[in-house]
Amino acid sequence: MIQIHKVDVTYEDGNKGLSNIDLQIDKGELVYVTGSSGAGKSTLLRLMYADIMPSKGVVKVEGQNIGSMNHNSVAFLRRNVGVIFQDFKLLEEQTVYENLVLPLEIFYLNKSVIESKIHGILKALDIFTHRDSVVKKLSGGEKQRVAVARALLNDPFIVVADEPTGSLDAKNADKIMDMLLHKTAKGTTILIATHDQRIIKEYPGRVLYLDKGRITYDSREKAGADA
Ligand SMILES: Nc1ncnc2c1ncn2[C@@H]1O[C@H](COP(=O)(O)OP(=O)(O)OP(=O)(O)O)[C@@H](O)[C@H]1O
Repeated sequence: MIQIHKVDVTYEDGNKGLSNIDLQIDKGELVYVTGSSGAGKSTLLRLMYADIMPSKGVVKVEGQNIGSMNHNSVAFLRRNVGVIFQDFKLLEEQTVYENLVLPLEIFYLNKSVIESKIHGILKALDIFTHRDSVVKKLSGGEKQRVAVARALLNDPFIVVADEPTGSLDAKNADKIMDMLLHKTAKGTTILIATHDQRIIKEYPGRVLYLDKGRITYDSREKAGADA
């Protein structure tokens, strides 16, 4: 569960990233974060893996207050939150396999477990034929699928994704959404910052609309009000 109480994020230069956010996200929820450019979507996502800290208020992830975490707790949190970055953040000079194996090796998993996890996810995302390709030679859509594979490999309890379908055609976007939905069914919480109205329509979830750092619409509250 994610609990955000009266949170402001103010960047060092005085820019306001988020203002007075109150939000609770339950285990297994699929949440879309929408809003225009600069509305605060990425800022909200970055809070989830303690990449930035609230300037005011409290953010709790699985009961842990990110503002008072020590180094070990932050490291533990980051191992359990899968992040799909807008610009992928892959190691461009390394192969797909190398990009995927590196984060798994730190868990000291047995080699056959690692191989089977990588094999499974590359097949599911239809990029197995690129297993030994150097990342810089892949298309934008292929890189995006590698980024998704890397984020999901460790079975994280939260996945945050910044525009995960941005470079993909509908068929590949669907492949990723099917995989993410499969994860929510197993209790993984998923937050997706997106402008992609098609996936919001086809894969219903909770929708948050941000404007100038504030939540101006939450479909869950609306559903409550309608009831
Ligand atoms: N590192 C930073 N330093 C200063 N200001 C920042 C920083 N990152 C974001 N901001 C500011 O915080 C506000 C929210 O930015 P954020 O990147 O969260 O928006 P966004 O909704 O994700 O935008 P986009 O759709 O363009 O990615 C903007 O006014 C932005 O200029």
